[in-house]
Amino acid sequence: MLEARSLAAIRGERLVFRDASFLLEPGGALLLVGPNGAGKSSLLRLLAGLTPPAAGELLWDGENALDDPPLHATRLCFVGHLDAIKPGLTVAGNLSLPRRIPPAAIVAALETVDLDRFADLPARLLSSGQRRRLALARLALSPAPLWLLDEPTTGLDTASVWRLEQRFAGHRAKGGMIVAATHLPLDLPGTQSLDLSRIAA
Ligand SMILES: Nc1ncnc2c1ncn2[C@@H]1O[C@H](COP(=O)(O)OP(=O)(O)OP(=O)(O)O)[C@@H](O)[C@H]1O
Repeated sequence: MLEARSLAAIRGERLVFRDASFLLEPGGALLLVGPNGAGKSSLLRLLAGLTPPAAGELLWDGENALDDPPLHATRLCFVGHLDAIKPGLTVAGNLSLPRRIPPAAIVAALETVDLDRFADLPARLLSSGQRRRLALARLALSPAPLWLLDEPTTGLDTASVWRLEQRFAGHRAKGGMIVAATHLPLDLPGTQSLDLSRIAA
């Protein structure tokens, strides 16, 4: 269970939001919404333990989640809005980072985003939507219960959005949790949403 209690974020010198609170149970999903600059990416970074909160607490099963950053990192898979693709590596090679993964697992991960036929192509040749799909293929290789996703559907075609929604449903059915920042509608039944513009500082 992930619980945020009155989190606040400072970026640069500026307080971006304060009093961000939510409770996410296993199988739950939370959409972060709000206009550009409201702080959706900042909150995701904070939930990932990449930047410390200016105030408030983040709890995992009732314990301070950020006390042990390496442990917290094992709980989550973060797909940021910059896809972090290495253009000089092949599509398959990108999934072998930062650790070696068995080839069969890589093919299976690429199948989840319909990129398996491009496995040996240099990643620099992918379209922007295909690059996004490659970044999202990492979800299939991670056992982490918490998925943190920044604009996961940007640039995706309709079929890819549908496939991703199916994967979200499968992850939640196994007790996984999802926090996604988005400007686009996502079909996630029973989802909470947090409007960052309401808690902008
Ligand atoms: N590294 C940084 N240094 C200083 N300010 C930053 C930094 N990163 C973000 N900000 C500022 O923090 C605020 C929140 O940015 P953030 O990226 O979290 O918003 P967002 O809601 O995700 O926006 P968008 O919808 O455009 O992706 C913005 O005003 C932005 O200028």
